[in-house]
Amino acid sequence: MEKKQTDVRESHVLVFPFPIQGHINPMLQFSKRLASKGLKVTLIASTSIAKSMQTPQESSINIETIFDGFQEEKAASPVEYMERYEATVPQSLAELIEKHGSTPYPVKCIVYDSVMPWALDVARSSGISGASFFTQSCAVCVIYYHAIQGALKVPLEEEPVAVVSLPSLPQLEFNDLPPFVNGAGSYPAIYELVFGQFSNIDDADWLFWNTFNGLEDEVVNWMASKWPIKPIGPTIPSMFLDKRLKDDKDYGLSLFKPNSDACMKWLDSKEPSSVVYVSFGSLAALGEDQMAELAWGLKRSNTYFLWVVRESEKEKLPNNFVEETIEMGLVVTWSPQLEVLAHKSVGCFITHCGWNSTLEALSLGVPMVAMPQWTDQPTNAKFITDVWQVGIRVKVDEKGIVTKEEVERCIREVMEEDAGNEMKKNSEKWKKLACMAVDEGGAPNKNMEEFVTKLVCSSNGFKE
Ligand SMILES: O=c1ccn([C@@H]2O[C@H](COP(=O)(O)OP(=O)(O)O[C@H]3O[C@H](CO)[C@@H](O)[C@H](O)[C@H]3O)[C@@H](O)[C@H]2O)c(=O)[nH]1
Repeated sequence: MEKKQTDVRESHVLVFPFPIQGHINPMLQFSKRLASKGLKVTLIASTSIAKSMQTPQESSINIETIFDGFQEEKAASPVEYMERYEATVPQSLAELIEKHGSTPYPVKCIVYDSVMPWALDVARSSGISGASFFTQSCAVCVIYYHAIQGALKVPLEEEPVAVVSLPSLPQLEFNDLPPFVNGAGSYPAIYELVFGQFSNIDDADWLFWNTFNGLEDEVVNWMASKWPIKPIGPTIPSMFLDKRLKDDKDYGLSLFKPNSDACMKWLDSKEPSSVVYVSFGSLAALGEDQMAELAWGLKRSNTYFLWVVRESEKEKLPNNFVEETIEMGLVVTWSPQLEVLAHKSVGCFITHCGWNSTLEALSLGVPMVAMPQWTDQPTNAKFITDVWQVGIRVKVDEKGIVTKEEVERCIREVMEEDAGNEMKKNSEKWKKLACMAVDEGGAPNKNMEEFVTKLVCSSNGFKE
């Protein structure tokens, strides 16, 4: 027994998320769960985010920063960022692995973000194993896979309304599909990331997925018939679910500074289920027109609202909106989202349907108004409304805008009508399933224990 403990601690794993909040959060949570099993875990950050990074004072994991081609300066475009990032990081990563080779904790495995499949090549050249970590739903990834394989014929025509039937998925209309299946549009760099995820999926030693049993079983089973995928979600801090890790109360590495006290004090002053929480995650940028419609829709709903408008988006708020709604709303630049969703005053979440926000709302039992923007979000919205039945989706007008009347209608439906109560009831079911999933007997725990055992027993972390 004594020997095994020592061995576990000697097994060192690097966890390497792509440097954006929606990828850092799930991989950081995964790191904490691995560390709780005794492994030494180092989370890798990179220089372009180092300045804005708020890190916890104490943590069960180490954080190390590697050079990604940027220090102070910003890239002119996402394409330029990715080019420099991908030209620089492989070497920085190899050097980090080599550095640890001469310590008592040589690295045995790197768990890399699935959008950086080239990290597996670095792992191989360094003689260690590689695990790919998927931060989006299985359903979305299956759709991308079918598009790559040609089973989903693209580009799709919007008119007449196409209904797509793919194995293990519900019927999907044009607007339910991730827009990237129709091409890169104005986001060639992100398109490459999304489709690149499958380039060497057959070669990875492990495939971890942020999903959980019961949520999208058919599609998970379909995936599992092709690859040995390991669901490990939902990656929500333990104190919001199973409460087995006592100090795990928040994600712990934020690229934004939350207005925590202001949010929580304000929520404390409100009645149960009386507040609409509005957030579009860390990347989405609404157009100015859309921002105005959303703002006036919130006002028309006559409901309390807590709205996250990131610093970079604030100038799009209509003039005088904050002053005019001071009695009913609080606008902040970043919130402690988990605490907000867990607060009894919150009765509805207007969300862009990022996968983390979706899993958080499901895990905390909050009904949603789905207002998807891009990438995986339309498909998540389809599942939120039709499969899990925990929300409604806004309708866009002929100009692609969600009007203030529509915003008001959706809020009222969730907050005031029977349909909203039904969604609330359904939400409770998913909340229970999420708790069960992360419990000691759940699949994520077993999958992580299997990973730890194999890692400890092998000299270099390869499956044997
Ligand atoms: O005020 C806020 C707003 C957000 N969050 C957190 O930030 C994360 C945001 O993640 P997510 O909801 O997934 O949104 P994005 O930041 O937009 O994430 C990107 O990455 C996700 C995972 O790949 C994708 O599903 C999204 O579509 C993509 O935009 C969540 O954990 C939130 O709890 C806060 O803590 N405070």
